[in-house]
Amino acid sequence: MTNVTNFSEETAVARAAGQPLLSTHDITRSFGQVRALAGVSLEVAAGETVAVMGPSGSGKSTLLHCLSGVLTPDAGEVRLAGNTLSGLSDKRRSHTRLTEFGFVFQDNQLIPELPSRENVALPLMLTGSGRGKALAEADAMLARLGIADLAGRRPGDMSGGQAQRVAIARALVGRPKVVFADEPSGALDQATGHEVMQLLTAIVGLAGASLILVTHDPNVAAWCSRLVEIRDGLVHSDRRLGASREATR
Ligand SMILES: Nc1ncnc2c1ncn2[C@@H]1O[C@H](COP(=O)(O)OP(=O)(O)OP(=O)(O)O)[C@@H](O)[C@H]1O
Repeated sequence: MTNVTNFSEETAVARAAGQPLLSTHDITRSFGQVRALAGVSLEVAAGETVAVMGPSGSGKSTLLHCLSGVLTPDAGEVRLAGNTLSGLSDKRRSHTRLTEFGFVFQDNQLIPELPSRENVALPLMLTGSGRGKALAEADAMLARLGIADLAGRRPGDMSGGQAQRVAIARALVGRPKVVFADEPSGALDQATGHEVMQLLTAIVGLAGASLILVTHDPNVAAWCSRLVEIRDGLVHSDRRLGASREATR
């Protein structure tokens, strides 16, 4: 079975040095006249779970995209384990995204034509793993999440909750340092959403990864140990969540 408890060497070094794993320093980002981020500085430690909340249009997605290297800031810097992320070429940033990060979206974004095990294996194949090895690791991850029975099912033949569990397997299969989640339970009913959040936070915790999660729902944010509130492109508040459910998982 895949050992998801192993940290990469860099993460372990960052953790030992008390360095943030992922950080932004005074990042700004505009779209035309719209200033989506107006100077955000944030530090996320290895293994930390951070919920990002804020009104619609406040800059949450733009922040998530800058942190994950999907977008580059206009000014300021994003660093991963002490190294610049925002300063990398597009090619190297894409490679870093594939090898160091996992993504969970509201609408799972699985490839409809592929069965679950191939969807889960895809990130590994994209970074050079052979098909057989990638499929074996996908099977192990599906088993780890208790959904081995879904291995042969295509997204259209599963419930929304099942497909989201497969999407979580895909996000974790490459042993990412950071998992980014954008409203991961937003398309699910409350009970299924609860189960999906339980699974996501448990597997992220076992993997020793950090979680950065954008949500409008305080009940979803409560699964994290820290809440960052964004308003008008700035950090409005940043606090520990005392009643984190991490303690009960
Ligand atoms: N690609 C884009 N082109 C033009 N404007 C954009 C683009 N992306 C974001 N914006 C603008 O930047 C601002 C911040 O958007 P962002 O999507 O980051 O907010 P958000 O807090 O995630 O919103 P929501 O909760 O509605 O998803 C908004 O005014 C938005 O219209």
